[in-house]
Amino acid sequence: MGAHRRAAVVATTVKDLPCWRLVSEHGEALVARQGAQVLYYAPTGQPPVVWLSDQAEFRKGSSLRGGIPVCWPWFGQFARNPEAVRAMLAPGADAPAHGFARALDWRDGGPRVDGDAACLRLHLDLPAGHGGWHHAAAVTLDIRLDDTLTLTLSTRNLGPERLVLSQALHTYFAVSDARDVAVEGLDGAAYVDTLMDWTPQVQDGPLSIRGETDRIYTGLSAPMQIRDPGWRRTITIEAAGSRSAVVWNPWVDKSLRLSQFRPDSWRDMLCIETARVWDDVLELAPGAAADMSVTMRAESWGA
Ligand SMILES: O=P(O)(O)OC[C@H]1O[C@@H](O)[C@H](O)[C@@H](O)[C@@H]1O
Repeated sequence: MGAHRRAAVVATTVKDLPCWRLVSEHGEALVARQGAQVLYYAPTGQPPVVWLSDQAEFRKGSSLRGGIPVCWPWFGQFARNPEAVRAMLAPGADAPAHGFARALDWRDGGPRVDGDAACLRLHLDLPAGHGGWHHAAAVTLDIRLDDTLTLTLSTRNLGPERLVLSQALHTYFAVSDARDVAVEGLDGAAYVDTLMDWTPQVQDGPLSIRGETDRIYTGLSAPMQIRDPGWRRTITIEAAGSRSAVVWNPWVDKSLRLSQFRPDSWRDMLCIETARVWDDVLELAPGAAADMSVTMRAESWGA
């Protein structure tokens, strides 16, 4: 039984990708060096909290479908970013969706056990930027597994000019059925509906998934919750250093166009992405650094 399992971080390889398995008495997580992507997280005795597609391809150079891709230094379609973010990239340069960090190998900054927590730090060193993004920056992702899973993404501007970027910890949450869950903590929040021509809207009550959903919520300050009656549990999502979040479910038609995704996998997942996007992009003066973090905690409702 995992009840008194000592915390540990174990290096492993899954198909083409070097990974680490984080274990503790509270749960288990799998993290890939590529993209510093958390691939999976399950608390002891519970269904997964972080979902990974069973079609995920452990291939070098492309992000896996599921887990927690790190979107950096821009989120989503580059052309949809504010002008100040777009100005960071040379005209005509390759601009992959969700930025380049999710497909690069990060440097191992040391696995560590801290009491009952299993911890891993990964670095992305960009002394001269990457591709057409000519900016020096140091990026760190700290992953801590104890009775919660916490990710902290830190960016330091090492260059002589102001840095402006958008970013997200793009968490695919596992749910019993996306149609049955309620997302709480958004009531009254402003959002942009990217499927309704990016028009501004205001959330009324909890969010239920009733079709393809792709929204950017802004001005957030309270934790969000996924209430899941099928698995009789609540996942609490607490963000810091972020006031925006993206909620995404591809539903039926878009699922058919997604890579590494079964046609009906939209029922099994719901992305709630801790972000700095839209009117919440990150601006860093030369030498400055900023953290954005997310903590996820799953609580069963009991018998
Ligand atoms: O397929 P990708 O590049 O991983 O993106 C998945 C989704 O990521 C979400 O964050 C976006 O809001 C969606 O529009 C997008 O489809």
